[in-house]
Amino acid sequence: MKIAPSILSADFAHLARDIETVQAAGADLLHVDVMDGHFVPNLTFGPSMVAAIRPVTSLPLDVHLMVSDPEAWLPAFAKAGADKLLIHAEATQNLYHAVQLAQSLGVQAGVVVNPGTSLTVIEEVLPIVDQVLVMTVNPGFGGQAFLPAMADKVARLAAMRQAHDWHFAIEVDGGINDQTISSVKAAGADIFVAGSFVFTQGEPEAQMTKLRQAK
Ligand SMILES: O=C(CO)[C@@H](O)[C@H](O)COP(=O)(O)O
Ligand SMILES: [Co+2]
Repeated sequence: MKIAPSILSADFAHLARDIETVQAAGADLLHVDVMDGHFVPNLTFGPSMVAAIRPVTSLPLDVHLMVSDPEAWLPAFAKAGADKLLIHAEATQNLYHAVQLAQSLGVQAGVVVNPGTSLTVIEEVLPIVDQVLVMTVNPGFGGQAFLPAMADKVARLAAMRQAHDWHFAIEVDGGINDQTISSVKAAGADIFVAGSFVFTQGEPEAQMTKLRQAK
């Protein structure tokens, strides 16, 4: 299993310190929540934030694009140093093209589905994507409650992956803690994003250990 702390819940006044803390504590990736105030009702980081973080850490940057018109932003985030660009299926008219564009920029491409979006919407891109992010909350804010019904969605996606011998990673994001992680882990998720649980509910190292040890 891989743990991707979300810097949305870090202390923005001490961001480099918090990133170094989770890297030293064994984080596998760093999750960066980009919100444009249009696709979701919140505003966070742009490419310049990714560029600022890049020299601070050797962790892969897992950039979650909660933006309208993601194709327009892919080149800037790739240039800024993103390792993975995660594109919402709901945000583009041509998901296949957006995935191809991201990969042509030399980064890994992932697709994201909101809780209300069916897996059938992403079926045609599954053979070419590097990652699928199943949202386990409605996107826009940290600290929301996990939606238990999403575990079944992860299980169905993992079954499709196995049936077709596809190789994308399955990531879950939203409301992940040492209790809620169990159902999505059992369902086949590989990467677990956690924001508030890692940064605001205890020492990050101890919190990440709890996630790893959860049954
Ligand atoms: O994409 C999002 C929210 O839209 C997430 O990445 C959150 O940042 C996760 O925060 P927690 O639910 O773990 O507090
Ligand atoms: Co996210």
